[in-house]
Amino acid sequence: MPQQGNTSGLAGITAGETALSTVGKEGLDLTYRGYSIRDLAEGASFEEVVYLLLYGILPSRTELDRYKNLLLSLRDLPAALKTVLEQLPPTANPVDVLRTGCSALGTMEPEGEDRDAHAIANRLIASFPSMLLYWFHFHRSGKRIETRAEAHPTVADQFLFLLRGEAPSSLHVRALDAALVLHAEHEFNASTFTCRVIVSTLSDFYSAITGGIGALRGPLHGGADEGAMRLLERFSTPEEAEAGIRGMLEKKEKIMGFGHRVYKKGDPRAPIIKSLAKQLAAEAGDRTLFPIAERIEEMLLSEKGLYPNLDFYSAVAYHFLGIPTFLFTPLFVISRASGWAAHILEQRANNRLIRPIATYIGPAPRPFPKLDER
Ligand SMILES: CC(=O)SCCNC(=O)CCNC(=O)[C@H](O)C(C)(C)COP(=O)(O)OP(=O)(O)OC[C@H]1O[C@@H](n2cnc3c(N)ncnc32)[C@H](O)[C@@H]1OP(=O)(O)O
Ligand SMILES: O=C([O-])CC(=O)C(=O)O
Repeated sequence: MPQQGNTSGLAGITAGETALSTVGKEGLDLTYRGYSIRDLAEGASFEEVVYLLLYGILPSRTELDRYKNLLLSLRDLPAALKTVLEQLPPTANPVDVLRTGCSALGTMEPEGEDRDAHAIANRLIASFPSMLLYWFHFHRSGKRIETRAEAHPTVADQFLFLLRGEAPSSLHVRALDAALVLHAEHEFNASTFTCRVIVSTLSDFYSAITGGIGALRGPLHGGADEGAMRLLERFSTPEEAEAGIRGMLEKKEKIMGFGHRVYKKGDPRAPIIKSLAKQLAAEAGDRTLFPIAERIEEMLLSEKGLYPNLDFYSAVAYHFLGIPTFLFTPLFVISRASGWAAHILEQRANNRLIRPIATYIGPAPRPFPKLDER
């Protein structure tokens, strides 16, 4: 099919096939393996979604229980990895901590005949929260936390428990669980495409995920949730926000958490995360942050025709879950690791080296001057 329009940044270019999700396909909205994101966010746990992505089917109750137990058994970190985490600076960006943790684990538990891609995917999904919060507490208080948290069987529950050191409410676990579902998979976004490019060279699983983390970190992609929070915190009333955003738009500054490469009429995940954020704000008795966020949303739509993407109200939801802003993007890593893993498996199942070509815009051929002649 001919591809039209401005294709810089590969916009609108079909770069391969996937059976994992539909993003912005007319009449299809966002689905993971055919299931609507609304149904999954409402009715499925993150673990069910990970199973769906990695194994291709929704688990039965018995399969799900077995899978949750498997993930639980993979939460502990090797001693050598704890040492690595302890050696990282307390000032490190926590996304870099996960990137380094992933790469380091790849040297300790490399991919090979006795450790296949599914095993590594499960290991990383189970141990990313452990790595992050082990590093966090060690550098905050010198405490070497136990990461297994047996009494907290899901990733959402374990994450909130390890962060706070006390059992989270069921509303909080459910909200984080749904947020993880919403962040799990999104077709050929920049970080997923990075993973696919890396494994297309027949490189290993850890290298692909490490690269994916690097791509997700940027503020135009997964890092936008932290940018959105820092923006929201600058204002104390909706009126102040309106004036501030107007000024930013006049200066042609980007508003983090708005716009999307594919969804030009709204991100289908945004209303779902917005409704969770609203519930959490109400529970916290908030009368400030949520109204500020809504005013910014109204303004961006009327002034620029821009809609919030997943990151904008994720920031609000995470804030009311008591998650520090610098842990927002690491949470995205924890969830998206499932989508990356599924794409790595899919790429490998029908691999061809990904290697596009460029339009050359450099100088015409010219004589080469020797060093002394320059
Ligand atoms: C989970 C995710 O990764 S979702 C994305 C998270 N990223 C963000 O929220 C960062 C802010 N948003 C953006 O930078 C962009 O909307 C992107 C990177 C997401 C998409 O970029 P593109 O598809 O290249 O959009 P593009 O740059 O063509 O935008 C079209 C116009 O809208 C403007 N625009 C797009 N997003 C924004 C924004 N957030 N704030 C202000 N203006 C914006 C652009 O400046 C451009 O204006 P112009 O035509 O006057 O130059
Ligand atoms: O698809 C994209 O370009 C970015 C995005 O929303 C995601 O990765 O969830």
